[in-house]
Amino acid sequence: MTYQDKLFKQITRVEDFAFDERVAGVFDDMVARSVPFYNEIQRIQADLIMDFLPDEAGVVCDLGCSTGTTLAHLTAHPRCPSQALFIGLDNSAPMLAKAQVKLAAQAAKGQVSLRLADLADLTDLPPCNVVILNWALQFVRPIDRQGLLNTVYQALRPGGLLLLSEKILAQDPLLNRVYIDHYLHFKTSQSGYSDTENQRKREALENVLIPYRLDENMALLERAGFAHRDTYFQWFNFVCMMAVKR
Ligand SMILES: Nc1ncnc2c1ncn2[C@@H]1O[C@H](C[S@+](CC[C@H]([NH3+])C(=O)[O-])CC(=O)[O-])[C@@H](O)[C@H]1O
Ligand SMILES: O=C(O)C(=O)Cc1ccccc1
Repeated sequence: MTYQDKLFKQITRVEDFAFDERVAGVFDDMVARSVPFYNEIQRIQADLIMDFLPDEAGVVCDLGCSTGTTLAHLTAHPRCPSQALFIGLDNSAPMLAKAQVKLAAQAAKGQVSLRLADLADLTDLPPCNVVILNWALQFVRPIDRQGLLNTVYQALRPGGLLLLSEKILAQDPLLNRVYIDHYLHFKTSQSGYSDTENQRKREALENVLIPYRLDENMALLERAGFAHRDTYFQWFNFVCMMAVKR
């Protein structure tokens, strides 16, 4: 098997992980090999999102859109309304450059727009029907997370959907170790990463990816105002949550 993501094979000095040119160049391979059931979750979400889009101009905002994979799934969905608009936000120019290539046709016809923005001080989300935060809130400084979710809540129309997918800490310290061990086993046995690569990436992510517990994420959603909140997918320390605005 030839893998694109060899970043942590090659480096010798571990630095803080960043979504830079090097990462953007291998990201689609990296994320599919590093997030368990990544592709399955994309499919589940696309079906779910279509239930929350009106036939006329619905709006979907993907926060931390990376290289546009989720937006590509949505615009290709057989039930995607022709008038729906898709907005991708990310603070990494290299990642958005990849998204621009991937979504060039959709952008050309005005279906997709991509915007460089920092989720940590996002104040101007347009009114929308769906907001997606897939594996992105965990990279936002904890002090800024409630403000972001409050902004999301205010932007959502009544009946609007938020999909929040996060790596989490287990409530129980012993089970947290079990989750981490199974995740590392997943990365070596299923994804072809070596123990050295996993250790180096873990060090690089240490101050960058800050996971909350599930109850802490749910409390953020409750404080933001979401009356309807639940999980719809979990694999050890990877959880998908949904919340609907009344
Ligand atoms: N403060 C910030 N402001 C804006 N963007 C940010 C910030 N911090 C991180 N990002 C962006 O959030 C994304 C996180 S990746 C999301 C995967 C995608 N959702 C997917 O479903 O394929 C998840 C992962 O790599 O595990 C990257 O594109 C960062 O540039
Ligand atoms: O948590 C980890 O160890 C990961 O590898 C998650 C991840 C996936 C893709 C980019 C950055 C972190």
